[in-house]
Order: sequence, then C-alpha cells, then structure tokens
Amino acid sequence: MQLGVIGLGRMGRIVVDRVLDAGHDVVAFDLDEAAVASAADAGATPADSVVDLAEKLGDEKRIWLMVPAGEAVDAALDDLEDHLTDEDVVVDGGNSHFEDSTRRAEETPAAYLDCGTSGGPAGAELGFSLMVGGPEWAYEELTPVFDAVATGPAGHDRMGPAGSGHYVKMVHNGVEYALMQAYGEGFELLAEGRYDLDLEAVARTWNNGAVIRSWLLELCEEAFREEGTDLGDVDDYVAGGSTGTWTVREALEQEVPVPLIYQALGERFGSRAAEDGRFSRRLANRLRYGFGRHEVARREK
Ligand SMILES: NC(=O)C1=CN([C@@H]2O[C@H](COP(=O)(O)OP(=O)(O)OC[C@H]3O[C@@H](n4cnc5c(N)ncnc54)[C@H](O)[C@@H]3O)[C@@H](O)[C@H]2O)C=CC1
Ligand SMILES: O=C(CO)[C@H](O)[C@H](O)COP(=O)(O)O
Repeated sequence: MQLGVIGLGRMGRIVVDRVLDAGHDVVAFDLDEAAVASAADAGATPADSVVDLAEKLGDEKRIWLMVPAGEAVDAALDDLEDHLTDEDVVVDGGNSHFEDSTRRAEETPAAYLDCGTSGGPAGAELGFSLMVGGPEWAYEELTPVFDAVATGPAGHDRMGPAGSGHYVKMVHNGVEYALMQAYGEGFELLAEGRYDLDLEAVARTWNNGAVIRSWLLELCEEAFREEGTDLGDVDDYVAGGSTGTWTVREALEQEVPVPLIYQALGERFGSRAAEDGRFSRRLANRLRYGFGRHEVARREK
C-alpha cells in the first residue's frame, strides 16, 4: 500500500517509519522542510505541499494526518478537498475533538476515519494503541497500515461510526489525568511522610507484581531514576489540559459523575495559578515528558 503522511513531528514520523518498516510506500509532507528531508532519508517520497502529496499518491489515495488538532487539520483538508473522491480514505490520527471529526466526516469527499492514538513517542518501538471511528470498509481497507502503526492486530479496533474513535481517545485522556493525579498524590505522601524513602525503589517494587503496576508507574520509576527521588529542579507547573477539559464537559452534558477526572484537571489549572511546590504536580509535569515528550517546566537555579 502507499500512504500519504501529513505532519512529521514526534508522532507522524513514527507513523512513517513503522509503515515503511512494514514494506509499504510513504509520501510525506510537513510545513517543516527539514522534517520532510529527514523522512525522505528514511525512504519516504518527499512532497513539497499537500497538493503535491495528493498528486504523487495517484488515483487511490490513503492519507494519514498527524498535525496539531484544530486549524491545521482543517487547513490540510481544505487543500486536499479538490483531490479526493469517495473511494479515497483520510485518517486523522491526532487529538481532534470528536465533534470536529463528525463535522469533517460529513464535509470531506473521502471516507474519513477519526483515529485516537495512544502510546506517545515510545510507540516508535512498541507501536501505538489506535481507536478508530468511521466507515467499516475504510477501516478494513486501512487494516495493513493500522497493523503496522499499532502494536499489531490487537492494538487497533473500530470503535463505531464517525467521531467514536476520538470520543474514546478523549475519555482515555481523562483517565490518564486521573491516574497521574493518583500516582502523584501517593508519591507526595511518601515524599512528605514518615520514612526517608527511595521513591525509585518504591516504584520499581510496585511495578513488579503490585496491583497498581502500569506504564505510567514505569514512567514514575524512570522520572525518579533520571531526576532523583526529590525530582530535582522539576517545577510544579503542569501544562496541557484541552482533552481533559473536553472529557469533563462531556461528562457534565451526559450527567455522568467524573469527580476524579475533574479534580485532576482542576489540579492542573491550580498548578498554573499558585506555585506551592506540590510534589504531585511536579510528578505530573515530568510524566507528561515521559509519555508525550512534552517540555518539562523547570525551576530556575
Ligand atoms: N505527543 C504525543 O504523545 C501524542 C500526540 N498526539 C496528537 O498527535 C498530533 C501530533 O502530535 P505531535 O507529533 O506530538 O506534534 P508535533 O508538534 O511534534 O508535530 C506536529 C507536526 O505537524 C506539522 N504541521 C503543523 N501544521 C501543519 C500543516 N498545516 N501541514 C503540514 N504539517 C503541519 C508541524 O510542522 C510538526 O512537524 C496532535 O494532534 C497531538 O495531540 C496523540 C497522542 C500522543
Ligand atoms: O494524548 C496524549 C497522551 O495520551 C498527548 O500526550 C496529550 O498531549 C496529553 O494531553 P495533555 O496535553 O492535556 O496532557
């Protein structure tokens, strides 16, 4: 199969590499020329615009968007519009709002798959977890690509109709916020509590057989190993928040109580309003680097 990939940043580049490794062809475009050149070095055919990418793909277009949610997705779709037919397939693998995705599915001339992507840059080796919404035929058609980008066939599934993939990913992120908060509170109590503990050793012990073992807990272990048990100069500022806000807003609309997710979101906003040095916020800040390579806010020395 030949796949066009638009957006070659932290996540899009992994899509390119895994699809090439699986023996498919890739045509690649990004606004950043260096990113295009680097993808070409890896074996992709470079494109110098979205239209050039569409033309290079020929008649049967399968295109993966991996650009920031919002305007960049609409801009790419606007440029593609005149080059798509109902036999083509466009995948949006970014963190788009599910209502934007249902709108785009109606407006786009091609079949549209909204694909929630989880796993972060660690997915380069492991593959991602992919939550896909949209027409069944298009999902089946793209299965070889999903097999390559995901951890394997078990790492992706069709959630339902348009919007459902990004809906599931939105809720995934709400869960992510609450888990980070829970680990943060536990480690804060251990850091402030009765014993002088090595928190890397605690995390490692928990990660080996404990009920609460997980990848986020492995990232806590990594954070303590790399920053020290006191988290060094990691600041208490936690960035991000859009997907958690969407989750809470949707929960309010559906009248489903999500107090843990709400509280975790509030903690993020609180971290920006007051510098209180809370350990849980410092760990959340560092964890965002662990799973997403988001920049770590650090204290001035
Ligand atoms: N970093 C992470 O762990 C995860 C990110 N995501 C989502 O994946 C998407 C991409 O994220 P990252 O790769 O981390 O971002 P990134 O900032 O590393 O890469 C985005 C790339 O898109 C390019 N770009 C922006 N507008 C463009 C346009 N109109 N046409 C072509 N290229 C354009 C940029 O030049 C950049 O290279 C976002 O929606 C993000 O929320 C989803 C899951 C995890
Ligand atoms: O989707 C992700 C992980 O699953 C991204 O890393 C996302 O950026 C996380 O959300 P936030 O930026 O609000 O922390």
